[in-house]
Amino acid sequence: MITSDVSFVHANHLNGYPMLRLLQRQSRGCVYSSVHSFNQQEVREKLQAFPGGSVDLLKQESGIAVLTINNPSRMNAFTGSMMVDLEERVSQLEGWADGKGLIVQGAAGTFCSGSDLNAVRAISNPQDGMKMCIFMQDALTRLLRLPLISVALVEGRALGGGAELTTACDFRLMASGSVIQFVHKHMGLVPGWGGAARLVRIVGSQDALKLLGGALKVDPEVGLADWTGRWTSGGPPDRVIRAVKKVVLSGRELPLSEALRTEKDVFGTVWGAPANLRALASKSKHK
Ligand SMILES: CCCC(=O)SCCNC(=O)CCNC(=O)[C@H](O)C(C)(C)COP(=O)(O)OP(=O)(O)OC[C@H]1O[C@@H](n2cnc3c(N)ncnc32)[C@H](O)[C@@H]1OP(=O)(O)O
Repeated sequence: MITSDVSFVHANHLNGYPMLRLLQRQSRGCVYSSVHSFNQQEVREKLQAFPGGSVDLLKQESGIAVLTINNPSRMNAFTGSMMVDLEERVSQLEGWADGKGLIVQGAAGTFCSGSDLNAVRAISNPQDGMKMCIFMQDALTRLLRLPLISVALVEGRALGGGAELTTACDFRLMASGSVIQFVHKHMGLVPGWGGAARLVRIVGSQDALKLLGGALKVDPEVGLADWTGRWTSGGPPDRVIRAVKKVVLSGRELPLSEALRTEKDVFGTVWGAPANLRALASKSKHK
């Protein structure tokens, strides 16, 4: 049986893990592996049987990485090998100590048209579908938990799994004329890559019902798309950005008392640290 990864957090807490360490641990490695009988390697091999396209990662010196969904001849649909690529790129980002931001985009002027329907057809039995679903839930949960501030840059269409991918980022920026649409209903499906759970947390259950039940095109008024402000240029050092992400993540995923403890622990890592001391020194009026 598949249960929420939240139960994983609580089970470990009962065993006495400090929360900060737990969140750090949780943001690396497979979300399902220790609790569920999910063999990631076996699924990876199955998915590799559906090749085509790539997911490319460019880590820049600025600390901002760009992740590109690249399969233009199929409107950037996810083939099986691209799902494996995605998981590998997320692992690389988990190990990137100097990062502070991530832009997720599609190649050639469109975002992503979801699962490759050729692969979907070939694995349309429930067992294989569930395995693919767990694999993608794991990869996208870990993407959302990266200690980087992430933005889905949506140009053109983000459909089905492509719409789900946008919810695995902290923010969504939509170019004019672009579309985010959970078209699953038209395919006789519901989201399976964690997109429903994340959507409810972003827009609330009523708007999530409208977007999923009506397969509506996202109206910017609904609050799924955002304007991200100035976080990419200048601003505080990587370490502070990563700390910001950590307190927001704990606020979102942990019960209040545990989130407060995590916030205190993270606060302890930035208080009196070089960036804090530099900022204090620059406030000459308050010496
Ligand atoms: C849990 C995940 C669930 C899912 O993601 S289910 C998949 C949900 N996605 C969809 O249903 C989108 C299916 N595609 C479409 O509706 C249309 O192709 C789309 C994206 C609106 C674009 O329409 P048009 O601009 O008219 O272009 P087109 O249809 O000729 O497409 C250009 C080429 O791209 C291909 N393509 C687009 N989306 C694809 C997909 N998801 N899987 C496989 N191939 C796909 C399409 O077949 C066409 O290829 P070709 O030129 O005929 O060889």
